[in-house]
Amino acid sequence: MATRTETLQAYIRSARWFGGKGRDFTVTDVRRLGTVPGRDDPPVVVDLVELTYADDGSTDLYQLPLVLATDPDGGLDHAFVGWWEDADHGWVHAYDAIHHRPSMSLVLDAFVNPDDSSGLRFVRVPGHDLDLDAIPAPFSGEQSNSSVLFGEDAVLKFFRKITPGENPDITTHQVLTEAGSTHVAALYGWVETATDDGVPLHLAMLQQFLRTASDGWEIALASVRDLFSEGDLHADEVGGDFAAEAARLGTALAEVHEQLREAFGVGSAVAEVVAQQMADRLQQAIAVVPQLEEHADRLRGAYARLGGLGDFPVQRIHGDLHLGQTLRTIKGWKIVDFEGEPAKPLTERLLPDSPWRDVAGMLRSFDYAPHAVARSAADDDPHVTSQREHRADEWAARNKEAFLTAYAGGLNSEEGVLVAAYVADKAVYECVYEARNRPSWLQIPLAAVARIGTP
Ligand SMILES: Nc1ncnc2c1ncn2[C@@H]1O[C@H](COP(=O)(O)OP(=O)(O)O)[C@@H](O)[C@H]1O
Ligand SMILES: O=P(O)(O)O[C@H]1O[C@H](CO)[C@@H](O[C@H]2O[C@H](CO)[C@@H](O)[C@H](O)[C@H]2O)[C@H](O)[C@H]1O
Repeated sequence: MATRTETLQAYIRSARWFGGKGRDFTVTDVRRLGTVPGRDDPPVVVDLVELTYADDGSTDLYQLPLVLATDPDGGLDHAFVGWWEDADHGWVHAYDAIHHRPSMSLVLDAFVNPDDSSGLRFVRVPGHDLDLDAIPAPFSGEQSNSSVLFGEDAVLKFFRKITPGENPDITTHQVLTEAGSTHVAALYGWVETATDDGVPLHLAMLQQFLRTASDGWEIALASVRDLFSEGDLHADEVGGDFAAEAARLGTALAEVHEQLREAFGVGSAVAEVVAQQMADRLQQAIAVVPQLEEHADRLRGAYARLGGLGDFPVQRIHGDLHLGQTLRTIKGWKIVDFEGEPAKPLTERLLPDSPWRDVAGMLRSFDYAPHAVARSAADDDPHVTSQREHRADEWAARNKEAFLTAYAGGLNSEEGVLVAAYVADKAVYECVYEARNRPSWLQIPLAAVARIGTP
């Protein structure tokens, strides 16, 4: 029979939220963080699993909310984690609690009836009456974390990979909620505990469910499809033109950045240091995507121009902004997921950064959307393909322009240099991301890299 360690290894390796895909690891520690208060049978526990990677000996921590049942539950087969002897509860059938409605209702209830002796601290932000009767349902999207919807009232996101210290998704939402931002889902609360040294471990975030939301990426794709179906028309002539939405997104981002500046303050970065970091990142990226080598000089040129700027302002930002992090509701655009780039260590994600990084993320997304549709709609007729590529560029240019104008008006020369460097840095990041996660999409950021610095 497999041990608990072997069972957990196999489970985590196949979980879609596991970020270390393809890397060999062993489970080197399992620690009980606490038990959700309010019910003992079956208990809902939160375990923290430490993984140690074989390649470099580094470790990661992953959170497992588990319901420990005495008997097997056939209705939960899809969420079965394993069968083992638990130190506190004896022989148990462990299931991922995210998929167990009564367990998720218990978690919601704990926000209203907290009990800190459970080892878990349920913190509630005043101003919203939670609907405790709402039916919980796991969110079905492809995610790096695990979210549960409570009817149309709230969303609870369990962070899977846990890094000791403040989670910017929670703290940024907290500040924007307190500032009355209309561009984020309001924060309703969070779950936390602490390490033995008193460092916080942020485990989950409860926030407003955005009822009427449509994903910005999907809306953009629909607009591009509309354009492609009208071969003779330009982007501004078809019904699905996205430019007015792109402009609203620019305005929304400017307002969010302004509120973040007011709440977290503004610092300053030394351009030379940032330029060197980008150059280092390029060097590491070339090791993963050797095709970047032929564009390296032009990329370095963009970083060198940035390096010549002296100091520039930095602040709390989103950090990984793209169309898939935006939601269109009847009350305007909302921005979600302020966790920053998933691959970066938390300490780096918390550092103030240039708002132009977020702008660059959106500009890259306006390039991705039409080229993603173009590649999925490749045609045998080379004229059709080249016509679509032309239209794709036109769509990207039109929406970038609308977004940028609404965000900043015209760009001065320093801003132009900043945007160009951050766009280059993001495209390099994307090449690595695609090579690791969606190799068939690698051509999209590579083509963008090939255009950088060319007249
Ligand atoms: N408050 C919300 N209301 C409705 N849908 C949301 C909300 N927050 C996120 N979503 C949807 O869930 C998806 C995943 O959320 P996200 O915060 O990006 O999770 P992850 O950190 O797992 O990537 C988003 O792309 C969005 O479509
Ligand atoms: O949403 P995440 O925080 O997990 O971000 C990662 O995955 C994104 C893909 O889902 C990736 O975004 C890239 O692809 C998008 C289209 O799927 C495109 O709109 C973005 O512009 C492009 O960067 C993101 O980079 C990565 O961090």
